[in-house]
Amino acid sequence: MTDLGTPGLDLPDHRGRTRLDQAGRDLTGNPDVVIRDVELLATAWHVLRRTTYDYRHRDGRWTTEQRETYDRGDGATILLYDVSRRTVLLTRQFRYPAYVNGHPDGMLIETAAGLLDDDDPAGAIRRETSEELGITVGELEHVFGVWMSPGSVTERLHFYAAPYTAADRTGPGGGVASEGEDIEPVELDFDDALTAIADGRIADAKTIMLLQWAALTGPFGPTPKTVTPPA
Ligand SMILES: Nc1nc2c(ncn2[C@@H]2O[C@H](COP(=O)(O)OP(=O)(O)O[C@H]3O[C@H](CO)[C@@H](O)[C@H](O)[C@@H]3O)[C@@H](O)[C@H]2O)c(=O)[nH]1
Ligand SMILES: [Mg+2]
Repeated sequence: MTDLGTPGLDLPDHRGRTRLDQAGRDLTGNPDVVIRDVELLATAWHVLRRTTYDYRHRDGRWTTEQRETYDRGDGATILLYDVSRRTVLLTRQFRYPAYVNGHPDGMLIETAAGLLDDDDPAGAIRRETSEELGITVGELEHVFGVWMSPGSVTERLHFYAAPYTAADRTGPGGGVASEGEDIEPVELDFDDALTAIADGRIADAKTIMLLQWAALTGPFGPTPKTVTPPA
């Protein structure tokens, strides 16, 4: 805060954002929730807020609650699969939050994923698939939209799946070097990927969800949907 104002509120923060304390103040969808106040606790790479609201319990009693929310926007992720070769194309990259919380080296195997930024979910996942895996995807299948950590993180993650072949490779992948990304494309046999869930080599929620979807009702399931490659 300065004499001239507060970055993220009435002054642009270092990412040009203002009015970050307005999110949620206009919520009216739930008659048992009345938003009272929104405080901006941190505006760094992403945004941390504390919201005070009145909440009517199931027995009719009203209490005042506070919840902190971490807002990094929404994201999208994709499982790329090749039914004929029975493979999936994943990423491997360093994830500091996992490293600091018990993962032995922080190198996580994941489906390609990224934040939407200013794109719609389908546009964002096409961009991320190209940046991270060097693959230009054709037809996309929307699988589900999920809140991954709804007690504290606002993010909704949009899940997609699409077939890939060697002919879809249009770039090197690897991520955006100027953003510090260093992403290794990893092709796994599908059955090995399922084994990797069981033995802990794959320990990322979105990746496990998409692999299990693929085994249950997706392309490797008992009645796989036929996906026609684009002409
Ligand atoms: N300097 C800096 N850079 C950051 C920070 N946080 C993220 N970045 C940069 O922003 C990039 C974001 O890359 P994306 O590909 O857009 O997102 P992601 O990290 O892969 O996130 C995806 O996966 C997450 C984990 O599963 C998901 O939570 C998220 O929804 C998204 O799908 C990172 O690679 C990194 O370069 C930060 O605190 N500081
Ligand atoms: Mg990413």
